[in-house]
Amino acid sequence: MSLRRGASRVPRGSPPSQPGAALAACLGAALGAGLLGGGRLRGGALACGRSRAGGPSPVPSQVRARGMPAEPAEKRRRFYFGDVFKGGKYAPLHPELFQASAPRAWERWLAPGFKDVAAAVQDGDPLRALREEAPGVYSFELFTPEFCDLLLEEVENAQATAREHLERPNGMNRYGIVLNQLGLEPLISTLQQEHLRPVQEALYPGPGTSPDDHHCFIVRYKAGEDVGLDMHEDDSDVTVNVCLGKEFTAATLSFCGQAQEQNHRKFTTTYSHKKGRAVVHLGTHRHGADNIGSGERVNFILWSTSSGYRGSEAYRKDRTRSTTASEPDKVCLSYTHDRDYTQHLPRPSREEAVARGVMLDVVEERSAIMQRPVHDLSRPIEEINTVPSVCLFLDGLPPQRQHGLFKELMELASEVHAALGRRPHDAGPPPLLFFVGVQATGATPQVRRLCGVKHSPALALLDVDKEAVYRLPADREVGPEALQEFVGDYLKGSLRAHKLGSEQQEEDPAAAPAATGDT
Ligand SMILES: O=C(O)CCC(=O)C(=O)O
Ligand SMILES: [Fe+2]
Repeated sequence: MSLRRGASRVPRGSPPSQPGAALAACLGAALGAGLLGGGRLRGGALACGRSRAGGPSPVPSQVRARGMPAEPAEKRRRFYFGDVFKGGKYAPLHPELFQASAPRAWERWLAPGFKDVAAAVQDGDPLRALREEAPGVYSFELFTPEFCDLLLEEVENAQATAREHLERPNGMNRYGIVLNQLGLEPLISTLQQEHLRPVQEALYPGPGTSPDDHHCFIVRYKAGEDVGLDMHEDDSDVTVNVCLGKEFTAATLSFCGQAQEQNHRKFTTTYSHKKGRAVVHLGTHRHGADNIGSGERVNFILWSTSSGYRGSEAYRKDRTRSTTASEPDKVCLSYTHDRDYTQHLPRPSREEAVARGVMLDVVEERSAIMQRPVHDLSRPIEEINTVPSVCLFLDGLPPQRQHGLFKELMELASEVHAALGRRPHDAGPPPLLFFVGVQATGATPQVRRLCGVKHSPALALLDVDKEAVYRLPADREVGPEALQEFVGDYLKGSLRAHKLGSEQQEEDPAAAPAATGDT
């Protein structure tokens, strides 16, 4: 039985603690390196890096309040990089690509097979003309070989003559360009609205419905540059990926499951790219590019987004990555995104990682968080759901008392990790985690409820996987000896387990009540 039922899990998306709260600031400053800001919660999925490499993400359009001063339409786009062609900084090789916003312009460039797809979609029977590669992954002919060559030539011309104006497409791929930035946004918008929209609406109601923005770019793989792409999900609602050429071996695309499903790290299929053929999938579908054998592969990628879907509850749910107890398939592991990667596969060298688009800043930040002996309970790391966790509740106590107990916990945690053989650069979580709650905010009240403790200070050990909680009796004073003994007894197996969520009974009527805010 899976023990990770929704109700008993600690949400990763819990709100952060109140900024500027005096105690948090004071403890954070006193005890170094941002402990209290450290329980990083990445909202939902970690998507394949957004737009400008290393730069800030554009503000999603739905975040902009109504009534703000009107902006030019293009600036309201989610992914806006400017337009090098319109800015007079690019002389096109094939000007027809830049004048192609009329609906009929695409007719000569769409593969004959796409007519069958459009007809099947219109008949309400899309699967008649599509190939289902795996659940949720479909392929179909989209571009003629002539269009693939035309676009390839334009991209190569742009890279040769306007390189300095063009940015990398996302935080992972280093060698492509953003077609919208080059000046092809009108061409792509027509393709999206006139031709692809009915297909994605038929295949993916919800995420595929009413696409109203896009990020369209080129990716390129060859020896000495990017050779493949680490497993990831896209910051799109629907992705259309078309191979433009050139000659290459291997360089396949492997798919696993949907981020929000328990099986998201189970392999489903490997797709072999074919020039002009599109493979289409949801942004939440975990996928990665397998290393190229020889030659060069260039692909056209269209990330469509729908502000209606992004504003919905379904979007938030779909973007919450599921944790799973089942053994992952190795091909589905992501060095960028999976904390447990090195428990299953050897750590790649820096060069290997870079050549597969690994976001090393993400990996380093995660590893730094893991090095902290004690984590913030108001913003817990997601491992609180999978690793037994000592939780010390200090909310409502005077700052001096909090300081003292927190320091004791830090010392104990460091000692325990050293005794358990944890080395400074181990990437995975230690076998026992330590958390402190200094304010009744964020996830702290929920963890209190799971632990069944109401007083402060209180000490408990939560094991979500086993649906168990261990508690220091409420009449026992929390101090250095109690901390040591409690953790020691747990490690010896001599503590009595209670059911997760059960309340601590009658042990200490005199215990001080904790600060409230936990209802
Ligand atoms: O190389 C490919 O075919 C996939 C690229 C990709 O997944 C991406 O750029 O997000
Ligand atoms: Fe992708």
